Amino acid sequence: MTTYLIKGAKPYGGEAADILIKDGRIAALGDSLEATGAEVVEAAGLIALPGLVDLHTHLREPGREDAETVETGSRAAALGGFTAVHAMANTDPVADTAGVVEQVWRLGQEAGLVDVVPVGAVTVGLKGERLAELGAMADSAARVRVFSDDGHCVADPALMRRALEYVKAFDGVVAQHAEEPRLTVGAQMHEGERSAKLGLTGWPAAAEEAIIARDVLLAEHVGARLHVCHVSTAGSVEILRWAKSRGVQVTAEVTPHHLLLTDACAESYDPVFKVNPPLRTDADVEALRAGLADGTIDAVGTDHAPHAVEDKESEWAQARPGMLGLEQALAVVIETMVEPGRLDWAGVADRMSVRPAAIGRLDGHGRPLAAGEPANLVLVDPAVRAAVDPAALASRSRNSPYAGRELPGRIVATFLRGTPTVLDGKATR
Ligand SMILES: NC(=O)N[C@@H](CC(=O)O)C(=O)O
Ligand SMILES: [Zn+2]
Ligand SMILES: [Zn+2]
Repeated sequence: MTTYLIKGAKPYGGEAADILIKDGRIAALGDSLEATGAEVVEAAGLIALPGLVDLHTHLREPGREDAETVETGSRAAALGGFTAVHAMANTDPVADTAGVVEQVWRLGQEAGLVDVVPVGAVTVGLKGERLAELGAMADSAARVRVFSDDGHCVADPALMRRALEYVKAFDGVVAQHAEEPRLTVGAQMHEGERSAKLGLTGWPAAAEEAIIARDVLLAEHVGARLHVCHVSTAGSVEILRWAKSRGVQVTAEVTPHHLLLTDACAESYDPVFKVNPPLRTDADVEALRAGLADGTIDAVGTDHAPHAVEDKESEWAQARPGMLGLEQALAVVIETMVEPGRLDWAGVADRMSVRPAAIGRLDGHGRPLAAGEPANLVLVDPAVRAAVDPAALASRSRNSPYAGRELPGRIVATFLRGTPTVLDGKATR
């Protein structure tokens, strides 16, 4: 294995230091390190952070390899500074058996760009009728700890309760896509003044908040871990704050797009802005930023949702919901949280690496930048601003909501257990 000497990077944005990477680990971190034979990475001005961890990625394999594969999504992740991603279960076939999660896990290891951690479905076929083989997925080579029917809500409260009880046995967590389906029939965008004006069926905030309120009560009652996917409303943040103050074991994530964009984007009728849950109001965006800053929201989860051109470039009502996120996630967090002074770099490391790794119970990720730790890390240049060019993305899909938008932060290098997956801003494989 090549030894790397990173010169003059700023760990967590602090004092510049050298980082020596050897045999997959951080061998030393300090001033003026030297190592004969090491490959030198000049990193003056760059911020060093632990490798990012995503709790919410759609890789589309098996089933929609035309939109994304484990390999192309892994490359997008590495280029975004990630060293681990949780692959959502809404594939075809659904990841609801040990066989499918082991296949996804193995494909991730073969691609070798990030650790692909499969999420297991909560119910068979995501149908919300009976529990999938949660224990077999947990015991499989994929060691599944996060279970989600994402794309669908586990709407039946009795089934949700049983899932929460079941995953306690192996320290798992149920990640809920909080959407009361009876309140979102035909929904196209956030329900409010703009949906009325545009004549599009609304997706009310209450459809999300009602499920979160119900689920935190269930999690409290059975003493289990609940995670809330893509929180999008101010009311949801309030409910989470209340639940945490009661000691409920609940965690939550916010997507980069919900931190930056609003329902005003729908006025273009460009389906690239159609997503579940929908883009909300300025007041919601503000509450989400505040919730992420004070830790009520634990993590940023990308909800990277690649879609093929024919599923996205159609009329708004026909288009699939979802947008890309992996390659611009850190950029959006810098723009919305770091530059306005709401989160420092240690805070970014906490919300994008430490806490998501802890929620997923991942070994070797979300670890501090310190001697002896696994060398999972990212180097980012916060000074570079560039316009996003969808054609230049590594994802197989092109549905980026940031096309043409200037964003800060260039990912210069990513290391996975001491091996660079990105160097000079380019994927190494
Ligand atoms: N976010 C989305 O709009 N779409 C996701 C599903 C989901 O996250 O609910 C997808 O799989 O495309
Ligand atoms: Zn979802
Ligand atoms: Zn999703």
